[in-house]
Amino acid sequence: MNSLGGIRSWPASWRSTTASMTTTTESVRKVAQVLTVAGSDSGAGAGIQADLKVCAARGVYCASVITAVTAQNTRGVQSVHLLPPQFVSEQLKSVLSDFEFDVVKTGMLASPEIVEVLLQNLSDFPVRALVVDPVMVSTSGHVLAGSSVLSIFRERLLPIADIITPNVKEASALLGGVRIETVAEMRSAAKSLHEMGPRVVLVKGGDLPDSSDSVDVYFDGKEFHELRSPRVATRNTHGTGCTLASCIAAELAKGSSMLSAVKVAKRFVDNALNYSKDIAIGSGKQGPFDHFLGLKKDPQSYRCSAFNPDDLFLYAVTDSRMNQKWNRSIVDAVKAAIEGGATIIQLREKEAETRVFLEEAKSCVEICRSHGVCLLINDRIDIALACDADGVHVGQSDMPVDLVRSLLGPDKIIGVSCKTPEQAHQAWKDGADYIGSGGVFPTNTKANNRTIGLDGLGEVCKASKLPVVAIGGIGISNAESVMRIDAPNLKGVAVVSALFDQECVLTQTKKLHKTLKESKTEH
Ligand SMILES: Cc1ncc(COP(=O)(O)OP(=O)(O)O)c(N)n1
Ligand SMILES: Cc1ncsc1CCOP(=O)(O)O
Ligand SMILES: [Mg+2]
Repeated sequence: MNSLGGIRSWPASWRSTTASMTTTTESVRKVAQVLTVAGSDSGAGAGIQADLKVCAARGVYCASVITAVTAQNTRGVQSVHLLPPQFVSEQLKSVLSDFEFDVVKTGMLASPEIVEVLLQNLSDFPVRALVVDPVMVSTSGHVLAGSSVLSIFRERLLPIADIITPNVKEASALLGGVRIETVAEMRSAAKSLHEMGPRVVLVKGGDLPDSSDSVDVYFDGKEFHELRSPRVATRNTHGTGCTLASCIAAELAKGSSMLSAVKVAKRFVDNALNYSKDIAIGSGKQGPFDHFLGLKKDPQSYRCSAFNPDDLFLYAVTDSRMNQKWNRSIVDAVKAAIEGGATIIQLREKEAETRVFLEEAKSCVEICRSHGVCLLINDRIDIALACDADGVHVGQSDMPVDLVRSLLGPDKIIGVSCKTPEQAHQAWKDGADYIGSGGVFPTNTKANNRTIGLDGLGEVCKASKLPVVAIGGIGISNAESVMRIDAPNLKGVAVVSALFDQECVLTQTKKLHKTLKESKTEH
């Protein structure tokens, strides 16, 4: 902050420590921390609730001091209850004396007394940066902080802010009611507000009439930047202001420069608006949006249960060369395998072009989902993410399982190839769901692949807590010998040529399914 030692004086070493959240010698992880001082929105689209969600979505810890409680929904604000300044002060003291905040972000500060206690606490407990969102009127038009706060904002809060983020209405109010209806007027307002002392001014043009773009004007005292993005046509805009300011705070807390924090925050809001433009929450005019866009998918696409190891029973692995040879598409191959009784599918398309593979994978996801059969992608984490597959299968020279897990999240299936007990131990530690072990028998499908035999398969099974599927040279003639090995965690066989290097995939899958069923009842 200007007078309290703001981000301009961050030492370089502090920036990099925070930015990467590195591990210190005592193995203590420094986590970027934001404090939001704002009002509660019972509808959770804006205010404290939005701030907490944004920071969580951006990987930053956020503590909250509540200044007011609003009864609010998508129809508007029904009632506001200000908390006593003394109690706001107690909350501030409580967290400021304990945490090491990188950034304080303010939202609804509805009375001069509340601003006063904030200023007092910031002077008792200096923080590195202050983001001021001068909330005055809710998006539904309700006054959240009236003219009584204007003079303390202008004279004491703005001068210590590192950035202020008024919309055009708030900028106009702070400047005594000047007209702001064009980008040129926004620039001039930004300049006048900058003279009040904040290091940077961002005038948000979301409410500007007659503009197909959403234009925000950034001014740091020297340079102007017009930050433009296409306006998103949606009713779900409630909380955009709080979200933008909190996202700026979160990015600053991680060590970003101011301009890059603002650009990231604007992109975050645009993504969230786009992502949730047609969600329906509440019956009013202005709905909230989904802050966790990166984590969320179509709820229909969530697997409804955890990975079921019995799905490994008849594991069909596609092969582009075989499909070409028999003149069939991957989609037709997958359909036939499912119809024949395959219990899980893996797309192993080593030669496919990315764009073609992605389209085929999307079609296969649809087919598999409609049959309740999981679909995994071989090697290609990017394709799995892009088509929202149920998971991936990786080998020892592919991307490491722990990294795959961090990219795919907790609910995707990850299988890993293991030939040795050591690899099997590691697979468990790294968070794999199952092991593919082989080649059990010699195979022409995978070049230079060491055969481990039934003994090698048995050793991997014994060494692991994970379910195992056998692979390599397995077909109708030898599937029973595989299933006969004494290993309760051996759950099935994975096959390529026995199903797909065949004239009729459906017939061969049915036959193999029957053989496996019989071997199961016999043992
Ligand atoms: C079920 C199953 N098990 C093992 C493999 C082999 O994976 P990997 O070792 O990565 O070799 P490629 O398949 O990528 O050639 C598998 N695909 N599926
Ligand atoms: C991918 C793979 N990994 C180990 S063996 C193998 C190939 C299995 O193919 P097939 O079932 O045709 O022997
Ligand atoms: Mg691989």
